[in-house]
Amino acid sequence: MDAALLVGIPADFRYLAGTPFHIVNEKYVLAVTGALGAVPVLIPALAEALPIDALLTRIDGLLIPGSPSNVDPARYGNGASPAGTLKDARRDASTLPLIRAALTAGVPLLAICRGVQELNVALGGTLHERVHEEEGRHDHRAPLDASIDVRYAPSHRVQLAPGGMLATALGTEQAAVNSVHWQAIDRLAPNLDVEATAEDGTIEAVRVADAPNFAVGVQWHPEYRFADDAVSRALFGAFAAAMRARAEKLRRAA
Ligand SMILES: N[C@@H](CCC(=O)NCCCC(=O)O)C(=O)O
Repeated sequence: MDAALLVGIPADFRYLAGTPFHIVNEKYVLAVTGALGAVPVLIPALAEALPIDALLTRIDGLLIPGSPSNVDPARYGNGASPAGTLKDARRDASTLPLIRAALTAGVPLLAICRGVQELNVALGGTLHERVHEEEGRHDHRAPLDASIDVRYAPSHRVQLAPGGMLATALGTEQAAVNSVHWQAIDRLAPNLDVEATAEDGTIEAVRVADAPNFAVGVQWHPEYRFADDAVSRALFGAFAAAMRARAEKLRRAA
């Protein structure tokens, strides 16, 4: 009987009514339990105090979730965000070193939306802060005044890189995906390979080329209604298989 996999989910740091909280959107928790069959372990945004090495020896994988907040542009050399932009310095200071350490340790990693943006920045890339204002780019935001089912409904197609890891794992070279983001990858980090693009050229999925294990980021939200979507199920299936294989290898070596 396989021991249950433990999957770390880094939290946002947020003040609610003036009180500090570490929070995770429930759909990521439900995807870890329902799509991965794993135990979610919420990782507080402790920044420099986060015991990264101790954590990585105890989890089988890392799911970096989305968030309405944005990576601080100072993290990739851009100027200050416009006033009122929601940022989360505690999350940035937690996830960026955590991502780099997880990749070095070979802990399987799936990064979603803000997570793929953090993956790119952690490895030396940059972001478009308002991709819908870039020449030739579409609007990748979701209608704010709509129901969650409308906001997370498939809204555009992506072309998966022919022969790429995702196209192979997902068994297709095209997919219809949802889109809930203002920002997107601008300059791709040196050792990231593009695994999917939108019709307007926006990078929609990447893989860490030299990672010793599964290390994928997607700009869309496979966690939303994953049970209804074959591509989401296949993506989570590939992530879970990588975690199980690594856990078994570590068990045999113990
Ligand atoms: N704020 C960034 C990242 C977008 C993102 O993660 N959206 C998801 C919102 C909430 C959720 O579903 O977790 C951007 O706008 O690009």
